[in-house]
Amino acid sequence: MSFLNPVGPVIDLGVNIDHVATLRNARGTVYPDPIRAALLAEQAGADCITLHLREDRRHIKDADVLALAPQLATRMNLEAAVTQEMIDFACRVKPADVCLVPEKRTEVTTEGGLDVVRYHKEVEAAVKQLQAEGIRVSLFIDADEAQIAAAAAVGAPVIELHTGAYADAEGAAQIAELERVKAGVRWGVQHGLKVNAGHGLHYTNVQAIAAIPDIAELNIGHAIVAHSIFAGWENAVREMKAIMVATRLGAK
Ligand SMILES: CC(=O)[C@@H](O)[C@H](O)COP(=O)(O)O
Ligand SMILES: NCC(=O)COP(=O)(O)O
Repeated sequence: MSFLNPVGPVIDLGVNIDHVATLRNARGTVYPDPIRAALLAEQAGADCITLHLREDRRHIKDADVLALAPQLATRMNLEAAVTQEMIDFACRVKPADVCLVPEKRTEVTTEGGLDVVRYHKEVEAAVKQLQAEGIRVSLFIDADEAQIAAAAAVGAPVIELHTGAYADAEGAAQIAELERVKAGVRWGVQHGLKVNAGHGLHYTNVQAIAAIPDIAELNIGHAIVAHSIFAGWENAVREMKAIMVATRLGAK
């Protein structure tokens, strides 16, 4: 729940502004401005602003993060890879939240969750360094019992379940992926974690995820940016938030 949205907490929406920057960078212009998009998104109901500083800087740039940090009325959720460069940068910016994500340089988009089981030591060190600066750490992971247990073991208080497989699937396969997400939420809650979710969610697949009562926040970007071309930016944010809240209240 944010200062601008005192009616919560029902379910929070983190608006991801990465692809506003993608469009800007496509022509090397200064527009559309991701900072303006973030501030307008807050006015339209976003509970936080999510942005992913990729190692290849394909969309968000360091200057975007630095410019946005002091202007937000809600909070920043900075997504970053587990590299020393990214962790040091995040510690300088001190966003409210840092979400640690896996990154492959050649991927079109984030393909899977962070492997916390395999990279236990590295993730634990990153969590410690960020937490020493007062930053809340979230781990972007698959809805897998071992990964969720590892997230709790490294001391992260928050997980974000990767909903990409759910979003990409259809029919029976999608129902199976939804069940996987639901199980992940249960395991997260059992470990005392705040459970968020995101990736690939859009206006007609978000409902089943928003209806899961223990999910605290959904991070959504690409679909909102895409819909804003037809609906306008603030309307696109408002519509998504309204769907999420109506679904959650209806599911209660
Ligand atoms: C981690 C995540 O799901 C988002 O940050 C997403 O990765 C952003 O879009 P791209 O994957 O296209 O950079
Ligand atoms: N962490 C997921 C996110 O921020 C948004 O992903 P998408 O909606 O752009 O796929």
